[in-house]
Amino acid sequence: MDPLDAHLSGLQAALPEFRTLASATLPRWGERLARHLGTGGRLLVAGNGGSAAEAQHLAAELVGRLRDERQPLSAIALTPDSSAITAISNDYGYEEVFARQVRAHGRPGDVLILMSTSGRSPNLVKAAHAAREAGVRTWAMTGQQPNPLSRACDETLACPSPDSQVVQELHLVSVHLLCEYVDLALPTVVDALEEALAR
Ligand SMILES: O=C(CO)[C@@H](O)[C@H](O)[C@H](O)[C@H](O)COP(=O)(O)O
Repeated sequence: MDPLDAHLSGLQAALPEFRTLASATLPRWGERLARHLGTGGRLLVAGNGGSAAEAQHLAAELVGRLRDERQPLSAIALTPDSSAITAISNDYGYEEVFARQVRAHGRPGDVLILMSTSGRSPNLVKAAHAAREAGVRTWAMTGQQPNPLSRACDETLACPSPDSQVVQELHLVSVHLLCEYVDLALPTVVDALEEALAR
């Protein structure tokens, strides 16, 4: 089959189930994230390769903005600091590269999003364990379940495709939707906070 037809067929095949899973997950995550980030909390996010780019994309949308003007929100991608990444990998091994940053930056109640097509990257599984020890909530975006990352995290959005490229594309859709749901819930959070402070 032509690559265009094959790729779009794979994407199309995954969409109905993705819609069901995403609608059960992303509005809830967006609302919780708005409550946490809107009251001074922090999001950490990580992934390898293409998912590292998506982790940075998510952080950029939150620190900057998705569409409409709003306050900057605290989101840190654990992937772009080459000095930290090379030092931690060199001194502790690549499997520790995100776990150590989670221990450094994560505070109880924070959220860590881990993005993986296979759900099998050991450095992400270790980051999930470090987060749990630090009281940080863990959400995974993966490909098909079952997978070890999903088992290590509090909640998972498992994108239903056997093709890792399709999974990455659905992760990017999820990143944008998550930001849309954050933006939707944020005004209510900010109003409630201002009301409480005025009392
Ligand atoms: O972007 C791609 C493939 O589309 C690759 O760079 C891919 O992200 C890398 O092989 C990653 O190491 C895969 O890790 P993961 O998604 O299985 O956790």
